[in-house]
Amino acid sequence: MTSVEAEPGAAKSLFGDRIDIAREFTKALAEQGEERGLIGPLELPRLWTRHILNSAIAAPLFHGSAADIGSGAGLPGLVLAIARPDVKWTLVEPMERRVNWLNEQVTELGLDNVDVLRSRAEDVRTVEKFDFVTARAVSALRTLIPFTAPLLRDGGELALLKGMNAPAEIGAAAKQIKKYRLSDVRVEVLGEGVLDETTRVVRATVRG
Ligand SMILES: C[S@@+](CC[C@H](N)C(=O)[O-])C[C@H]1O[C@@H](n2cnc3c(N)ncnc32)[C@H](O)[C@@H]1O
Repeated sequence: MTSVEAEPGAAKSLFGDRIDIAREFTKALAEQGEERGLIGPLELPRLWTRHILNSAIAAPLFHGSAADIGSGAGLPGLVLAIARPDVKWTLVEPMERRVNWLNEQVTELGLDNVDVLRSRAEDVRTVEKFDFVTARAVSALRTLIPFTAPLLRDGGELALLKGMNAPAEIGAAAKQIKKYRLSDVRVEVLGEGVLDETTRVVRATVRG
């Protein structure tokens, strides 16, 4: 069973006075996630440390409006929306049962800074483009860029949560980086000295 008491210092600094909301979300996901096909059984013991805290560590990167593409169980988007109530979040997810889960959680947790959009990223048509787009465990960078970069305003930023092979993914995406006018492409390691496991974020800015 997952422990929402692990790494208490880091958790408190990431969520502040919203830590109880983060714990409530984690408990709901731990209780229902496997049955509803949201999270694999092997992930349950490390739900808090590997999934919740490793999503929340990116919270300081965002401001204004942000979209999470392929939000699934709410990682990282719902966790970031808990940690950053001052940011307007749009969670984009095509699968109905995952969208139902996300909508339920938004209501249960009383989050008023989240819209859930049932859509594939490439079909999203919003009036206003986003300041930030994030995604986690959706696809390799070279396939992710073509459906995330067009959702950004000029000067907007990608902040994509990636694994250890982030530098190699950047190398393999050279064509897409050029085509979608991404600049300042870099990998940032978050959580060093704070979390047991660090998080890698590929960041880039879109120039019109
Ligand atoms: C492996 S899951 C990852 C979910 C979550 N981001 C996480 O880290 O646990 C990939 C998610 O991306 C969604 N997805 C796949 N293709 C997509 C697309 N074209 N646009 C938006 N979401 C997509 C899937 O429905 C699924 O929920």
